[in-house]
Amino acid sequence: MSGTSVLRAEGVGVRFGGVRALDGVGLRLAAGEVCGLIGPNGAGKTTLFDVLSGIRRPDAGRVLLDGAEVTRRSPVWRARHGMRRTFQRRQLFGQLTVADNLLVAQESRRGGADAGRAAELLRACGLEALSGTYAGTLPVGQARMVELARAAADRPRVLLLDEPASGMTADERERLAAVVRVLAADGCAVLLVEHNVAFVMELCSRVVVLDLGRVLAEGTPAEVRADARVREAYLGTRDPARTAPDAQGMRGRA
Ligand SMILES: Nc1ncnc2c1ncn2[C@@H]1O[C@H](COP(=O)(O)OP(=O)(O)OP(=O)(O)O)[C@@H](O)[C@H]1O
Repeated sequence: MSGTSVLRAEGVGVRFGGVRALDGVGLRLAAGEVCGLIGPNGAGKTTLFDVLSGIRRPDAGRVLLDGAEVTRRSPVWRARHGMRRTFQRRQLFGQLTVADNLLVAQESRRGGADAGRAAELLRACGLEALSGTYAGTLPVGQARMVELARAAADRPRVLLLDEPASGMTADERERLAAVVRVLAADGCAVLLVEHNVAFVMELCSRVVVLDLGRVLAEGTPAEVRADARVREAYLGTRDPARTAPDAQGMRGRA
């Protein structure tokens, strides 16, 4: 890939005592691309997200944003420079309305509130009718959609999404994919951890597979699907294109 990566990790290593959660991991993310990050439970996906977003400082390697090293920069600094992240565990302001969740996010970041952008995102995410609803009362799929809208509220340049489709219905997943495509078409670089492999293969133009803290494979969905090591380590003998397993079905190798 060329040197135009908006986000790059090089030789990233993280240890937890005797466990090598990440070992020499490299990753490049270009503006406007949607890249999937998959792998069995414990592969290191969340740890890599923590390193990329600045929550965890790696023991080895570095992270670059727009070609400049940011390894020691805080999550807040990275957020100010256009990086957003959602978490596996939902993190909404439950006592604020859906619309206020977006406006607060905009105000706390660059540029201040932008009601037009917020309304546009709520519409795209199918949340228009819920804009006055308290976020804490929403079912999981809609709450995840609000998190996406909030993360995208001030036009981030890099979006790290941690299991965004978990708990969503098929219709919600379809809408989620459509919104992610629009954000990418606007130039946002999207990295997506997701256990629903069929969803990843459909949405992403490139997929990185982690296993035991290392990059096991990387390529187009077709290349990754055909990779014998990936099938053995993660996909088992089932063909994800045909079986379209649900999120639960993709967890782990057991
Ligand atoms: N805070 C921690 N302390 C000790 N070990 C940890 C810690 N966080 C992660 N690990 C270990 O590091 C490895 C990678 O974990 P990580 O959560 O990054 O994997 P993952 O791919 O995100 O898994 P999952 O799909 O279950 O979310 C695992 O062996 C895990 O047990």
